[in-house]
Amino acid sequence: MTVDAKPVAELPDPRDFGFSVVPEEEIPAELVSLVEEVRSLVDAVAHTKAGAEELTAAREAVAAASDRLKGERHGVGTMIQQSWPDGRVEYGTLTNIVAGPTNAAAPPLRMEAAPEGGLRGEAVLNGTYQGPPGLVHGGWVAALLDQALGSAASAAGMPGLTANLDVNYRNPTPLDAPLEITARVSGTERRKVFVSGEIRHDGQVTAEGTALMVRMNLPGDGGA
Ligand SMILES: CCCCCCCCCC(=O)SCCNC(=O)CCNC(=O)[C@H](O)C(C)(C)COP(=O)(O)OP(=O)(O)OC[C@H]1O[C@@H](n2cnc3c(N)ncnc32)[C@H](O)[C@@H]1OP(=O)(O)O
Repeated sequence: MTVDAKPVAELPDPRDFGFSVVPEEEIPAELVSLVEEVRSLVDAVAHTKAGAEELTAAREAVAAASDRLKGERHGVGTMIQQSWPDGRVEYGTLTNIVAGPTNAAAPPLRMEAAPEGGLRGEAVLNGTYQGPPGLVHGGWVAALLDQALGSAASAAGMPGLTANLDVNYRNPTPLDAPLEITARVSGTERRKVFVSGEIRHDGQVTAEGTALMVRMNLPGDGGA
């Protein structure tokens, strides 16, 4: 395989492309705490057996909370800038459905440099990610892999979009259990970045994914 994709020396700053960027350290601790509480709320609502009176009271409380938050908003497309201990700077969308730190619907998944190369992350998906009884929905298994594979390309200096994603479901992926997600770049060809990754539970592979990421066209790279 030709290895001629050009990693960018420095990831492009989304501000240069007109995006708003929020450095992660500027997200208020109170918002992080609120997001955690809402995750817990979504799970509680999904599984409750409460009666009509409790449900009505809860709905009113949630509606009141929602009203309190209807002020100024971050626009769609707002990016988050995350800095890693190894000095790597990463950009993602603030409300990314898999990894967005302010998205209560995200597990969330965070990927860090793995000692063996590539990236590694952990996530626990609760019962609101259920497909078959007790198991993570296959679409969410694919979403975890897509995010991890995209992050691996980005961390290698080649941020891009998924052109193709293949998932093999080897074993059931359990809910409410620690999952390990690993991903790495396996090859490059022009702007094509080939990535592979796995989800494991208790050391056993539950799903494997491979993807083709097409590196974004950057100013000055001639589109190669
Ligand atoms: C820190 C940040 C972490 C971010 C993680 C994010 C993870 C989430 C990732 C996603 O979910 S991305 C969202 C889902 N993907 C999309 O919405 C992409 C939709 N598709 C597109 O926008 C375009 O088709 C795409 C950008 C993928 C490619 O368009 P381009 O015009 O830039 O590329 P072009 O068509 O010139 O193709 C470049 C090369 O890729 C090849 N290619 C493109 N699409 C392909 C495909 N589908 N299958 C196979 N090969 C493909 C194409 O043949 C060519 O190969 P060669 O170099 O050999 O000529």
